[in-house]
Amino acid sequence: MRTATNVISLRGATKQFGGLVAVDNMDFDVTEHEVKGLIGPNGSGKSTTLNLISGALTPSDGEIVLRGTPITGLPAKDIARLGVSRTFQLVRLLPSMTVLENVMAGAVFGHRRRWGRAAEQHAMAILEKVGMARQARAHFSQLTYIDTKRVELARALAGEPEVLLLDEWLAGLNPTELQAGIELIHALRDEGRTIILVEHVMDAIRSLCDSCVVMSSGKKIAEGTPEEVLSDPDVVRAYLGDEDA
Ligand SMILES: Nc1ncnc2c1ncn2[C@@H]1O[C@H](COP(=O)(O)OP(=O)(O)OP(=O)(O)O)[C@@H](O)[C@H]1O
Repeated sequence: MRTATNVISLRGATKQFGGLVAVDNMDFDVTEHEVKGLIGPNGSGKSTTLNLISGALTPSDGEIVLRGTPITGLPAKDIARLGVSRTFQLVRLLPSMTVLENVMAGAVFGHRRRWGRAAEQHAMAILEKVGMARQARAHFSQLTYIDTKRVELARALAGEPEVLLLDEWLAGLNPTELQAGIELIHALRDEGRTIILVEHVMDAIRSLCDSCVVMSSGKKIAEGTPEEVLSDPDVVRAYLGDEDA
């Protein structure tokens, strides 16, 4: 029997902010080609968990392993180089650069580095994939909201990451854009990419995720397929009173 290869593993990952334990002893594995959803009520520690994996924050305790290599506490740029790319809740693009230049920056500083012409050709191919090739020479200020999100996704993909972290990538989209956004992530899923996504849009969780980890007050309270976790009484209880319940 073939066993799935772990791309990312968290072992007892913990983050304290003063007296608050924002992430409390988290354990989970993400296997190759898996789309893993990280869900839970507001303030349950999802973004902090992504920040621990990407190196934006250093764990207070525990270990994070990328394909067998401990990455715990490494600087974010080193973790990106080793193969973890992410998008942010609030899009972070460089406004002085064109769409193409922003995506090229992802190719230059990512996992599989490319320079000059090779970076440009690769960036154009990724822009094509996310439906932004025609706006390659545009600046940030000229883009619609969903297009800024597409460009940020392209920047994250341009480094050819081993694992892609999406932090509420679908948040703020109108219903038509949401459909387009879900289709785009579906296409990445169909390419066999390994993805961890933090998301509040349950339709997206149901249609995109192989499995989900549910967090509440920093702790993992459930893990399984979207159907399993969303019918778990503990999960329903954790969400009660939350607008997404
Ligand atoms: N830099 C920080 N300093 C202090 N407390 C923080 C910091 N970042 C997050 N927190 C706190 O840690 C807890 C978890 O926050 P986090 O943003 O990870 O939750 P979340 O599940 O992503 O929430 P949301 O769904 O609202 O984005 C919250 O109580 C939050 O206020």
